[in-house]
Amino acid sequence: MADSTQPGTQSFDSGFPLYIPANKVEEILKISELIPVIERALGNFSNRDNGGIVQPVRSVVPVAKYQGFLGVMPCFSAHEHVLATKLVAFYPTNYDKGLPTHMATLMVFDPENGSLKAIMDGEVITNLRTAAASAVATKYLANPKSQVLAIIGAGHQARSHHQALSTLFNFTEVNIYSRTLESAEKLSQEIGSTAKACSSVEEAVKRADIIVTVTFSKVPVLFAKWVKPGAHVNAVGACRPDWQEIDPDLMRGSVLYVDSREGAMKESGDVILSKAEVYAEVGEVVNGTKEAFCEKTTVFKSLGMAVEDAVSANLVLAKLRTT
Ligand SMILES: NC(=O)C1=CN([C@@H]2O[C@H](COP(=O)(O)OP(=O)(O)OC[C@H]3O[C@@H](n4cnc5c(N)ncnc54)[C@H](O)[C@@H]3O)[C@@H](O)[C@H]2O)C=CC1
Ligand SMILES: O=C([O-])C1=[NH+]CCC1
Repeated sequence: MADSTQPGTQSFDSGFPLYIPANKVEEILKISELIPVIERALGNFSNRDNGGIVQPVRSVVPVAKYQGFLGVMPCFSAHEHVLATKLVAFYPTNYDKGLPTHMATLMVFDPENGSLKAIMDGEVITNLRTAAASAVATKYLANPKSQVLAIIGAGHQARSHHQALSTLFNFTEVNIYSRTLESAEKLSQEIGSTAKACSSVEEAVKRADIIVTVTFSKVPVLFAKWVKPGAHVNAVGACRPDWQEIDPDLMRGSVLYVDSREGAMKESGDVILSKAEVYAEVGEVVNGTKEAFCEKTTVFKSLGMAVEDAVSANLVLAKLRTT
């Protein structure tokens, strides 16, 4: 039974919106439960009019004076009966100031009358649902016998991606490269004996079956010449039309999957600047309407979608109701 004296656990009938802080979201949201929910959401999204999802491409306000951005991400999912919006501020330069680079809040409304039901932390959800989306892509697009994982970047997404992908694969080797050897070593120690901090991207990726790029770089960090044929890449950073994380030759030379075609054409420098052709949305692969070329080199360009946040928030509320 929920304890109404604790923040994040007020009664659903109190008339006030629930407030659910990060520690509560973290306690409730389990990656293994989230992955199938995100898989369903990606499929529904790619069903377009039949999928019951209304989701405009994210609006982003650049705060050029402070090198930051504010993203607004609303979504209604008829199948999940959820109406929500995420507000996410991302300030890449905060990393070097020791401040969080992403600050996010979710508001969940009653779809029947528009009243505000809950306000919850969006940072944990952003970390987990992004990794869950990559896990869905990787499940379909990577060699099922994958054993070697490379992670480029050593922040929040690096950690959540290792957590999510480890639910699907038994990695014998996890190679980490980051801008500082210190941050790669810290993550490597957290992961344990299978992990190794590498001193170059090439060293980290050359044996990798699965590669995750989760940096704030604005220029390519992962080059085609280092990538093993048949590897799968989750390209998760570079969410602005003039930012890149992946070498254009790798973008053009791989089978390219995205979360949303509209989002990729508006926001992804990796897609726009390379002029690589998008083969499919991952949701189309989930729906069985497009092929999963797991024997070829594949790239999943992820930008993040509001529906992923909405269904994650819905899962948090559903689990809160039953505890
Ligand atoms: N596709 C999606 O749905 C989402 C994508 N992201 C993106 O994922 C990336 C990582 O996010 P977090 O792990 O939350 O950030 P974080 O701040 O926790 O970690 C950032 C990492 O990038 C590295 N880095 C920073 N500047 C760099 C540069 N110029 N070159 C190379 N590495 C650099 C840092 O050393 C750190 O390892 C960001 O680009 C972020 O915008 C984040 C949330 C959702
Ligand atoms: O989907 C998301 O929340 C974000 N994508 C890039 C920065 C934040």
